[in-house]
Amino acid sequence: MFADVTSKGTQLKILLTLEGGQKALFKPKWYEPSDIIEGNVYAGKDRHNGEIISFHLARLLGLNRVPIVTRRVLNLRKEILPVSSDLLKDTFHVKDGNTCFYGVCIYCKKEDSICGSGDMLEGSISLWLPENFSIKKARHPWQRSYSEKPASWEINPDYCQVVKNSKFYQDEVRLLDLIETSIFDFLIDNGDRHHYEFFSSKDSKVLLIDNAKSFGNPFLDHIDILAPLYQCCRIRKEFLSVLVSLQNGALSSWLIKLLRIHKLENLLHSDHFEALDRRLNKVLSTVMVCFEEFGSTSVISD
Ligand SMILES: Nc1ncnc2c1ncn2[C@@H]1O[C@H](COP(=O)(O)OP(=O)(O)OP(=O)(O)O)[C@@H](O)[C@H]1O
Ligand SMILES: [Mn+2]
Repeated sequence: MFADVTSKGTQLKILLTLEGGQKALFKPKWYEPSDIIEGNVYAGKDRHNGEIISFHLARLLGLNRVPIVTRRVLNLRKEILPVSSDLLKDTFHVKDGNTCFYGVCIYCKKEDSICGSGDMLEGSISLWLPENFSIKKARHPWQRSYSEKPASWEINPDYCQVVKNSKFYQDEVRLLDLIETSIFDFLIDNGDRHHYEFFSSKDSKVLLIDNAKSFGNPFLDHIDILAPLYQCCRIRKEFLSVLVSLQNGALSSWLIKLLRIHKLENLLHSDHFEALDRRLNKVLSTVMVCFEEFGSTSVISD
């Protein structure tokens, strides 16, 4: 095994190369499931539990486009340090008897070290997609401005038309993918999908990579994450029927069943399970508003 930093992304992560050459991405646990993240929609550090739960939620919704993720507890001193690159190794230190490191990344600094409990550190681990799959990255058209200045989609109610007019979105398939993505992101409360990935092949779906800025505050719903849905008023028929079948509490109860199989149900606080059901209702209400305005046949994509 080999452990290294990665220049991809801005958050602290470890890129592992396992025996046999398979890569995997480790994101450390910064929070307890009961922690509530205050601030703007992209505030705080990564939520390793959000990364894991999102994988299973996506499966439940039939959006099988998240690289496989699970929970792992690593022994930093015995498993990681001996196989670390110099860059990563140089950031290791001991604080109050716990093994800590801060890695190399935009937001990586010693004051922001992550520490194990002793040597043991929990995190999420994602299976790295095969290197021979060429992955492309695109700017999300509903990207946030990350500043005081509002983004175009925030001030232009006809923004969907602007997107549709651009060459890249002439074919509605990609746009329908982004609308599904926005519903997924609204459910998990991820307001940080600034870019998205897809395979270079022409018919590739939008991939759902990086779901860690999720499940921040279970008592808040950021309705603007749904802008692609309410500005375009289009949704795939099959996806809508999945959503309808999961209303009235079915979403959380099936998700809990699914998580139990993997002994992961304690990774998410009950307030977040309730938030999922509440947000699903809001998604369906939004679709209803679209129906009233445009008629169901114009809204539903067959
Ligand atoms: N499982 C994976 N397989 C292949 N590539 C991946 C995988 N996970 C992440 N990547 C690549 O690494 C990049 C960084 O990962 P990720 O977005 O999770 O990190 P991040 O630090 O949270 O990034 P950001 O700061 O941009 O949100 C992704 O944009 C993607 O290109
Ligand atoms: Mn991220």
